[in-house]
Amino acid sequence: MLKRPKITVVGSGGNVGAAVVQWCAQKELGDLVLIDLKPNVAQGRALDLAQGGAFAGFNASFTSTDDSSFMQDSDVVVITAGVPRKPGQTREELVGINAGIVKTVCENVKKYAPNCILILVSNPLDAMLTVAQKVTSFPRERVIGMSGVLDSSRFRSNIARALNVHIKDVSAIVLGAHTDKDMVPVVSTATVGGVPLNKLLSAEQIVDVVNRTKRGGAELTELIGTSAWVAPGFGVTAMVESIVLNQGRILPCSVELKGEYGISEGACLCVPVKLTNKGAEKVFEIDLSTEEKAALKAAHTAYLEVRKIALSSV
Ligand SMILES: NC(=O)c1ccc[n+]([C@@H]2O[C@H](COP(=O)([O-])OP(=O)(O)OC[C@H]3O[C@@H](n4cnc5c(N)ncnc54)[C@H](O)[C@@H]3O)[C@@H](O)[C@H]2O)c1
Repeated sequence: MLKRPKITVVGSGGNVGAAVVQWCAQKELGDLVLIDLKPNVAQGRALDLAQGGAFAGFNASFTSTDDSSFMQDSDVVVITAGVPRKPGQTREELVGINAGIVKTVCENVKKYAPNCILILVSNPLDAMLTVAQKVTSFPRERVIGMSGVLDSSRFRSNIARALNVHIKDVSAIVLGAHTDKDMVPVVSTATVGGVPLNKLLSAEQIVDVVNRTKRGGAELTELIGTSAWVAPGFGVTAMVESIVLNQGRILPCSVELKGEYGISEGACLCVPVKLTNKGAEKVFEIDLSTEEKAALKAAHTAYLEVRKIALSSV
């Protein structure tokens, strides 16, 4: 008999986890397991969502618990467990506390779902990926970070707003580190309806769009008082969908680099990858401008600093 994909979200009592569960349920991507230290909250999120199914038109199956063994044999595990940043905080400042949380969760992933594809969301994202790899020993294809999907979505949205055009026609990606300072919005390949971005916006306008993108998460945190969850939830769901439906979408995701872009040392940064039911099946190297190459190098240096702290805390 054909089996529905089993998708576990650890941290699903929280904002991002609940958003992931919501969009995955709406798309009927599989059977959903909600795990959180606060099982009542996860249960409440599941109940609330199940009660919306009648009008939203989905009939998803939920299990909510604080018992990690319920992730047994999951096809995909999403980790959103961890503290979010507060206004004025950087993602990097969360490293000490979230490294410990990610380590604990990954020990359970290794024990109960050793063949799953793991999607990391907790921040600081790229360093958390390294912690997850170290704990699980999964190959790079199966440890993937959600960063570039969200940052690229923000980049596309800012371009669409600056030009007053439909976001669907905007093609633009963000690579590098998932930090305000070291993400790399790639201007050289950005187009709108096939027209290069630099034919549509002035140099000053492009700088403005790039800076707004880099500060996208911080801007939202200042406005809401905690980090965003709607767009992150959409981003994770796009990745889960591409994996469980074997869509083969090429999306910017954080993965371990093995010499691509001249970066080795097991560094995890965001690059374009093909997402299939094997996980990050292929990593693509694209041509970058001189400035973008330098920015990617700086992202690597910044990542190494945070990784050092992350690994020393686990
Ligand atoms: N990668 C990205 O683009 C991106 C975007 C947004 C948020 N984030 C990050 O995602 C994480 C979650 O953000 P949020 O807004 O949902 O936070 P939140 O506080 O709303 O939710 C976090 C949840 O994790 C749970 N939790 C903590 N430790 C756990 C453990 N050991 N096992 C199971 N559950 C545990 C908490 O009980 C809580 O319900 C944060 O680290 C945040 O910085 C990343």
